[in-house]
Amino acid sequence: MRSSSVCRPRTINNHSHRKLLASAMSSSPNFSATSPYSATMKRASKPVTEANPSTLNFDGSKERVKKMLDKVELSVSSYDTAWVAMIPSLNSPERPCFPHCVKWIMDNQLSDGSWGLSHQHRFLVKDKLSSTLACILALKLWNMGEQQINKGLEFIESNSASLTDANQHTPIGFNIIFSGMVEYAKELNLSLPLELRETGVVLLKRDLELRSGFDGNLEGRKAYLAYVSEGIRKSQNWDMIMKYQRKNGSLFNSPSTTAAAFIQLHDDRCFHYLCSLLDKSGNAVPTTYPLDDYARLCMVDTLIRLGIDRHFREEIKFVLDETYQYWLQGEEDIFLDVATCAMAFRLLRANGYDVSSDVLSRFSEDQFLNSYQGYLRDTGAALELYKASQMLYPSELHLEKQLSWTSQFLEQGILNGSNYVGRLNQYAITEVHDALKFPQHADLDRLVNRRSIEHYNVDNTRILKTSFRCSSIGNKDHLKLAVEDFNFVQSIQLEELEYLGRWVVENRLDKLKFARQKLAYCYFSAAASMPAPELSSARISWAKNGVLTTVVDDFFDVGGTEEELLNLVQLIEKWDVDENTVFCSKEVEIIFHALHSTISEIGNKAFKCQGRDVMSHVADVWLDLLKSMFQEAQWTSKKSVPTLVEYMENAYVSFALGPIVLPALYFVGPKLSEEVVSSPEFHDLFKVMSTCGRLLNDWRGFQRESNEGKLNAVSLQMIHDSGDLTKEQTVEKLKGVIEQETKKLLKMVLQEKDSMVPRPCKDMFWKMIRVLHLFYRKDDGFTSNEMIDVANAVFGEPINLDDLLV
Ligand SMILES: C=C1CC[C@@H]2C(C)(C)CCC[C@@]2(C)[C@@H]1CC/C(C)=C/COP(=O)(O)OP(=O)(O)O
Repeated sequence: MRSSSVCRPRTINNHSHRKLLASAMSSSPNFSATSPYSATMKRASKPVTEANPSTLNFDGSKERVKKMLDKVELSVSSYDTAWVAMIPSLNSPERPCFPHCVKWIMDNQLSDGSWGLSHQHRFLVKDKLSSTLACILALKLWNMGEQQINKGLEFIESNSASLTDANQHTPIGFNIIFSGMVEYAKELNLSLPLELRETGVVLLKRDLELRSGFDGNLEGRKAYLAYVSEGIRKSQNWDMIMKYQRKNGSLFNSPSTTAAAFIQLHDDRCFHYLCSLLDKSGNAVPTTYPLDDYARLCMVDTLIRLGIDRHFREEIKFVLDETYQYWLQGEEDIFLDVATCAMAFRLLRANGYDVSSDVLSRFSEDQFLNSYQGYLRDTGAALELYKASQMLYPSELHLEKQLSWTSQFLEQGILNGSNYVGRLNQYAITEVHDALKFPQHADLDRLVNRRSIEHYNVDNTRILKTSFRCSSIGNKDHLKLAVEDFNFVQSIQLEELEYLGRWVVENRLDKLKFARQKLAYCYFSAAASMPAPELSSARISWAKNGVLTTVVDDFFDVGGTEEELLNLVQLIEKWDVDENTVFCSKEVEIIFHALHSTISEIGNKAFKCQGRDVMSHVADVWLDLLKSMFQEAQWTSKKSVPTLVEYMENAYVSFALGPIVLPALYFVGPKLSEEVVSSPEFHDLFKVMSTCGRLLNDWRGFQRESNEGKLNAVSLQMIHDSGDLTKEQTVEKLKGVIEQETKKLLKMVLQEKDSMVPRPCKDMFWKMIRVLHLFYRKDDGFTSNEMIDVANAVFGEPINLDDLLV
């Protein structure tokens, strides 16, 4: 595979990154444009280069990734192949049933005498010992490969210290299985070069494990002991373990358990599973099969998290369509595995498939703890449940409970050292940290992308009873594509930010001394939420309107007199102005011109994509905002106190999300008819989103606004409750409403039934909710400078692939 260089931003070096962000944050932007209006106005209003994603040179990675989605490739397992090789022929039990597996073992010993994955992790020596011993047993059983056996025994001898090394990763069931194999070796008259002390430790641990109680986890322990049956051998209750047989004939999709069961019971369906597996995989088997559903869902999830899913839309749709079919058919491979089931639920629900969360009610805390995964205290499974439970709709109480117990379980796991079944710990712990720190409703796509890229584990080794690799999980191609794409998108976004800086200056918005200069935040919220290059116009519209609403908000809050405010409202209402128009101040003139030109520009651009005139809608959205702000200013100046209901009816509009979100919807792709835009559904989406934003702002701004004598939902709620509740209780009450509204919006966005607003447009409402939760996470992040570091993840240094591969 040729390595390709990191795609650097086209125009801006690292130093300029910092300068650009700093100037966009500062109160007097230091952008390149000079004089306001006239000539330069034309340059600024020229849209930035529309990006063409196909100019990226992905160096064949894209094709390889597509293939991986189509075909899941699993590494072969010497350990499992050895157990299959140990099956005697039914007709002549002195010969192997699958001689080609024995031959495979003979041919696949590694140069150091061991069997197992090549290039293995240094903490997986126990795993190597286990695979090597299993292969030696298979050869000894059929009296073959004396030379290989001796070399294998040498490997065991020189690595036996690892058996007692606490730093070594312990494969699932290792103590039971290894001890069982040591006993089997004795029966085969094979003397193992192991010190008594070393085998003693393993045997002791095995005995403790077998004798220990089930600690309230009877079902989980039973399943675990059934899974490691090959290590229990004669003491196993073989008939009992057949209750775990799956429709495909296997036990736990595990070739080794299935082989061990077949040796004892000669069950036809076990035989059929093994034969059909060998038909597909040749002379050796993987350690778990099939893994397609899980692996493909993992890959879809990874592509989304890395921010490269837009290059694989068709393939992802195919995987999700198929998963949905399996979901409807009750497919075992989805429903019997907690992680697969939770991930399928999350990805299907997120992508508009109608899936009921009832399925997850099987994984209540009690049930989980009494399951196989619970017995192993499997962090990975709990993490998937935790992520799935964040997709909750209002009144899905079991998901709410699930969210609460899984987060506690994961936090405890971090404190006590998690057991991330199947994964090597250091990578997994970061994933749990990230998931707990960044709940999905307060996280933005681009932040997820950067974090996922920086924490991406290219080593795709996983471990069950033995280690394995899966081509679709943990892959350099994914990372390479993601880094190139991230830097490519960043270079486009930095150009857009520069362009917006010029636009601010040319519109003389920097001359309005009363106004907060928040271009970087406004653009950041757009860039981090909708990074796809083709959404440039949506980002620009969102950011410009964000800047303008901030200016107008400050004008109404502190900068303008009543006469000026009224003048501005009337001018926008009148719309057509000429050179004789009288502005009652320089400020009104600047604001009016900026609004007029921006609304006109957006209207003209939108006409091209929508094929109809939407200018008046955009102007109306602005007028609604101005009127609501005027109303608030009136309440303040007249010192009148509206009821909470009156306040909220106005305040959701005055929170200013109308001009930011609604015009941008015209640029995300689908046609939005007049009928859709004036539908109750459209209005509800806006109202729920804005109510949430308003309450978040009022909660976080309560102290400041009280000091300024401004009305606020918190103070009005306290008045409304006749002083029965303290400030803290009132805030708790409002937080409850915010949570509820957030869930409500998620449901409205995801549910396709009875919905006429196209999904890409509904997504924009959800994107804004995530921005709001992020900005108001600790305090009023929009007013404070707390968010600079967060913005840096998007606009700061590009990512260097080489740094990630060291
Ligand atoms: C309108 C705003 C500009 C865009 C901004 C982003 C960047 C999306 C981040 C979240 C906040 C926000 C939506 C921001 C909201 C600030 C704003 C003008 C609130 C209006 O309500 P008001 O009570 O007047 O607030 P304040 O007194 O100005 O704090």
